[in-house]
Amino acid sequence: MVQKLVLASNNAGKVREFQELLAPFHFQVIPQGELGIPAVEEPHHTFIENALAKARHASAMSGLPALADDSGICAHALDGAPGVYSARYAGLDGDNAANNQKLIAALQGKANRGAHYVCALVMVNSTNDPEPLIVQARWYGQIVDEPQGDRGFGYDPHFFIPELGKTVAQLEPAEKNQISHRGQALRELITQLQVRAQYA
Ligand SMILES: O=P(O)(O)OP(=O)(O)OP(=O)(O)OC[C@H]1O[C@@H](n2cnc3c(O)ncnc32)[C@H](O)[C@@H]1O
Ligand SMILES: [Mg+2]
Repeated sequence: MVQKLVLASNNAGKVREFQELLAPFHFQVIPQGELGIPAVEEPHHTFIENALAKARHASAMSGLPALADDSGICAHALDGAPGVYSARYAGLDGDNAANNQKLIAALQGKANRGAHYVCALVMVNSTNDPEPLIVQARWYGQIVDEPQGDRGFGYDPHFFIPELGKTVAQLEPAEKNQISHRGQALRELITQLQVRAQYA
């Protein structure tokens, strides 16, 4: 049976990646924008809490199960900034060019270029689901001054994976999904769903 699932995100890059990642599974993925569901406030200081707020909101508005992603990039020389504020680091929510520019400026003169992407995923069956599925995963790399590549989204042109010798924006979509913070988190979530289904 195909299960309807609202995707509680308005980020086109995320929506594309989830559609690719969820394609092998039995979900009819409905981005919340298609249902006219607006973005919700993200007032919390942890990725998990923001993801839970997004998932609950989308489920409340749609009456359907919902999946939410709260993610970001954490620079180690900046004590984890921009972190949970990655989307609005430069002020305006979703201004990728300004966010990237601010991150590169903040790292000038810093020797430690280590960073990680983090992705928190929350799936709820209903807005008051007492047992949401919750996972969090990380992807480690380096922040480079010069942008390279035109795939992916957000901070990808500046996020370099030493093992691959490429930025994430230079990876094929399938290659990114196989190793990314989002890909890792989603596979863990699917495993939890499969275990639950086994005992249903
Ligand atoms: O809240 P929604 O509607 O899902 O969309 P958003 O873009 O606001 O998403 P977040 O609040 O989770 O903020 C995530 C930020 O981190 C960036 N980010 C997250 N995952 C990324 C990835 O895989 N590649 C590049 N940037 C990423 C993204 O561009 C945003 O600036
Ligand atoms: Mg957001």
